[in-house]
Amino acid sequence: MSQGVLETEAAPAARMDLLRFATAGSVDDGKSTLIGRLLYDTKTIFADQLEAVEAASASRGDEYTNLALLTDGLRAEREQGITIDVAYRYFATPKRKFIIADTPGHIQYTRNMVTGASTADLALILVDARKGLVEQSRRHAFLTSLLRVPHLVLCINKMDLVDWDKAVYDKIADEFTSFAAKLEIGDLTIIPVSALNGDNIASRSENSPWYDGPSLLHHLEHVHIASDRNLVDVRFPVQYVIRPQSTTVTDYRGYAGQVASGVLKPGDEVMVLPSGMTSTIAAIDTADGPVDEAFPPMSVTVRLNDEIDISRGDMICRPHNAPAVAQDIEAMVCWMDETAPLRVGGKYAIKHTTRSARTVVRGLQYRLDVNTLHRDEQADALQLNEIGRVRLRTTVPLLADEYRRNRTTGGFILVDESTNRTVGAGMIIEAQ
Ligand SMILES: Nc1nc2c(ncn2[C@@H]2O[C@H](COP(=O)(O)OP(=O)(O)OP(=O)(O)O)[C@@H](O)[C@H]2O)c(=O)[nH]1
Repeated sequence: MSQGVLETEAAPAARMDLLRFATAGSVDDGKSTLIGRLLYDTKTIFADQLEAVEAASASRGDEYTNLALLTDGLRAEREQGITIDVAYRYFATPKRKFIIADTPGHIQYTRNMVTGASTADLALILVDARKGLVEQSRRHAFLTSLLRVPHLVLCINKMDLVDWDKAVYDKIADEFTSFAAKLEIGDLTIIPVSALNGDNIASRSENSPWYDGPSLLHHLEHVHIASDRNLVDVRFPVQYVIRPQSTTVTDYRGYAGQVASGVLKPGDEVMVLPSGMTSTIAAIDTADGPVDEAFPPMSVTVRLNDEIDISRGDMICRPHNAPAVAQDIEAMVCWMDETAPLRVGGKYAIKHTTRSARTVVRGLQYRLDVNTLHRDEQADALQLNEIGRVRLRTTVPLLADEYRRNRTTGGFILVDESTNRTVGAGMIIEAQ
């Protein structure tokens, strides 16, 4: 990494104040209660909502204010009239803003977790201390690693029901740590909590003197995410071309989009794909005026010093650091369609950054059992929620990176052209 890159890293870090996290747990592990507790302890819920929850808890004969009712109530509100796979909730503390991707429903579909976690900085997996790790905990951990979520937190919940027994915590923590070691999980934190009573949620609890780690909220506030962003590889997928208008006096021509990775500055030499033409950046404009640099996830308009033919779906990068221009794609695909499975020979629309193309499934190398990690090489289809390694051929080249290096330019979705439904989510392993 060059000195220049190190210098530019400081700027994004200073402005980074948003953490996206996804929650996962099996039924009744206490996910709703935990989210309700976070909202309550950070004073995100309004007095009238709290009164309604208190009244509802009392009428159910609950001994405590049932914070799960709050989460479920918000969920119901959002679900009205539409099928929603993932509900997003917001809260903030003086340190950071948070977006929680909460996957509702009693069955934790892989599809939902893939949707919720694909853009997450952190995944929070819950287990019930009495039950320990279950099949779903392993599946959630695997998906976290597949989706390259940089940080993972395991909350061992309901510690009050096992008398805050350190031995129970240690056993689950050891088991999970050795399972996680087989996966590529960058950063793992394990926290004993009682979501119901608020222990180790917003502050450290006296009930766990043997635990010397952070409370959940403290960890969420301080976990270091600035360096998770790829600031090395410049990738700017062009979303709109702003052309000179005959009705205006200026001949402004710019390329609008969101920076996927890397840092762009006026004066930088750039290359445009797929044409391979080069130019230099004349200026970078934003809604608030010109800026000296642009980095993810900024939305900007880039102007170049040369007139080059650029269209939506093209990519601005650096001459010596370019993505593959590829029509043959190897990828892990999670199938999300309940009506028909993925099969070899199937044709779909593919959406990759700002580029759309059509694709055919050339091969299915194996289907992966997400619980055992076993590879079934005899499989000839992927059903709903199944994951497999797939070979695709696209009609036009994609400007693609490996997902492990770049979650934006390495990810794609498959769309059924007749219904326009998203039927699959993919993570590129190799593009050529
Ligand atoms: N004793 C104790 N009970 C808890 C704790 N956390 C949750 N519970 C209880 O466990 C039950 C399930 O909690 P929920 O929050 O509804 O579980 P969930 O995982 O969100 O379930 P769904 O989202 O509906 O699938 C409720 O009765 C909670 O009150 C805890 O830390 N201690």
